[in-house]
Amino acid sequence: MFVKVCGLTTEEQIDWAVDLGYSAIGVVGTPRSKRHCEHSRARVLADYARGRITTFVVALDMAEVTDLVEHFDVVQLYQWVELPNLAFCSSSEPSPGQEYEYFFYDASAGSGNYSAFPDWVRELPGQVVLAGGLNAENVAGVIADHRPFGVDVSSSVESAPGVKSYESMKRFKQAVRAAD
Ligand SMILES: O=C(O)c1ccccc1NCC(=O)[C@H](O)[C@H](O)COP(=O)(O)O
Repeated sequence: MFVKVCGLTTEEQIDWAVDLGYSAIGVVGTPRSKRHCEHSRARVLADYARGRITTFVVALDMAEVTDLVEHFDVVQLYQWVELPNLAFCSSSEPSPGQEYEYFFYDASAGSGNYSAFPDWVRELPGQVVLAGGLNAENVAGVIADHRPFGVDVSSSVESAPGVKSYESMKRFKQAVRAAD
């Protein structure tokens, strides 16, 4: 199963994600986030991770990360734009014609708040990833109920915004593996 860990801010955290077998990492480029990464630093992290793990740059809209798009594998936005490598995030059903590489059902945007996932996510085409308040305790139930392509986590695997915990990342990854 695809497993992304989001809001990384250091090379060490990238090494942890690779070692623990995560599929992808996210670097948050929007200045509206408490995990905001300066863009010069985001480019360094993208270079560091390239070829080892899939990289996502995360923002609320495209204008916030135009300068970063070419440095990352996937662009994760809470706005639909026509882009071949778009991860489209929403808590509403996408309209026909809104194409994406990934669809993230995400009502959280890094808040750590969990709310039940709607039934319609099971019917969506393509690579559907569930996000929002997932942790090592609830992720198995979510996977069993919705059988998504993947899951994404941030708040529950950190000790402070942008400060990831190796032990928590490990527990989350193990919980996903056990459920998959
Ligand atoms: O992480 C942020 O601060 C953030 C801010 C604005 C837009 C998106 C953001 N994060 C996106 C993610 O992919 C998170 O991993 C996802 O929302 C789940 O977060 P959490 O509920 O904290 O596990």
